[in-house]
Amino acid sequence: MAAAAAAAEEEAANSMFTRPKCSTTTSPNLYVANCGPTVGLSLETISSVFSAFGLVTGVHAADDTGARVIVCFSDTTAAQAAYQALNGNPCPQLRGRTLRMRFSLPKLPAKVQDNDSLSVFLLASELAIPGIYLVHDFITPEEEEVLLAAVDASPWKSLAKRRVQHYGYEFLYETRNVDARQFLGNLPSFVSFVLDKISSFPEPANNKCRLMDQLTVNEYPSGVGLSPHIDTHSAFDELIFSLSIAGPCIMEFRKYPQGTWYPPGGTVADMEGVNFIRKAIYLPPRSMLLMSGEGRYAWHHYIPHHKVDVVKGQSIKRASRRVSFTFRKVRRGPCRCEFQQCCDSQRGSNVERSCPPLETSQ
Ligand SMILES: O=C(O)CCC(=O)C(=O)O
Ligand SMILES: [Fe+2]
Repeated sequence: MAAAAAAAEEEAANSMFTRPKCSTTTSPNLYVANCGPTVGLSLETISSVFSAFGLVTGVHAADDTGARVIVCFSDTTAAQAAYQALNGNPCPQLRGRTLRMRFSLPKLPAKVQDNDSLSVFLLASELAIPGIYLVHDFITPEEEEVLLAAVDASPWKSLAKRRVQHYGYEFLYETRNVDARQFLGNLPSFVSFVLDKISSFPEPANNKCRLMDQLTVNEYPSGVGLSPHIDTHSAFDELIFSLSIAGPCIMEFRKYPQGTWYPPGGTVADMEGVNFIRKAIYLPPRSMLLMSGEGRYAWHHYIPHHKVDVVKGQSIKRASRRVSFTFRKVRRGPCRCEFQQCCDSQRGSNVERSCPPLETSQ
């Protein structure tokens, strides 16, 4: 399994830049966190503020959160000056935000991934990951239309590459968690019939709590995916339901060997050479995926950034958009799962340690 090639592909899909191996390396490019369109700072504004230090040749989204950018200067001296002046200090010209910065290097061209080596299954029983279930035709085409009309009548929040809506509790991309004290209100009535169906979902054991109180709606344009991640254990209870509508995609699951852990502040590039098990499943519109147990706690899930997915030898074009409804239950108290290697509650809550790489964030 070509772990390095896969890692290169997902990084390339999100950013053309990567963290230097050595923390003292400087470069003309700065990775700037806490800065970007989702925190009210346009790329033009950022460019003009950084221009005070030298010629800015480009400002790019660093990932799909919209809150981290790469500022490229024509030379290293200008980048160093900007770093000295702005790193860690509130910046009045940028709405007083405190920027977190480091130098960033252009990535080598990504290797072409051998997609053929990855079988995409149609059924969860073929995927055979404990705790992963898929129900086809969970809702009817008419119900799908109702859900689409409802979310299209509600305000979207734009991230760098996709749009989102949050209900119940806002999902905070910076910390990959929620503020459990900030209840936004009950889930909207247009999802009541989905919640009813969830309560009679065939698997897993019926005694697990299914009272979902957080909903994230994601809208992915064709070709846009989602970086590999495990939903933060301390943020959400075990069961995660994700309903696909409007268009299909494939979802890949990855399991790293026992003992693998993201190094503090590490990136996917740091993980190159670490082999992982890789399996994928096709998610057709109107299907409901349940992630529970090992599949929820110990496997990363990932939507490749493809315009076409190859499923059982057949090319399936992504639709102009896929919309997903992810239902979760906010966790009260620490996670006590048996997958400690992946559990931020049990390994410490340092975001840099417990999360996938900053530049390929969820
Ligand atoms: O779009 C999906 O089906 C998955 C979304 C997801 O993994 C998440 O919001 O954490
Ligand atoms: Fe997720």
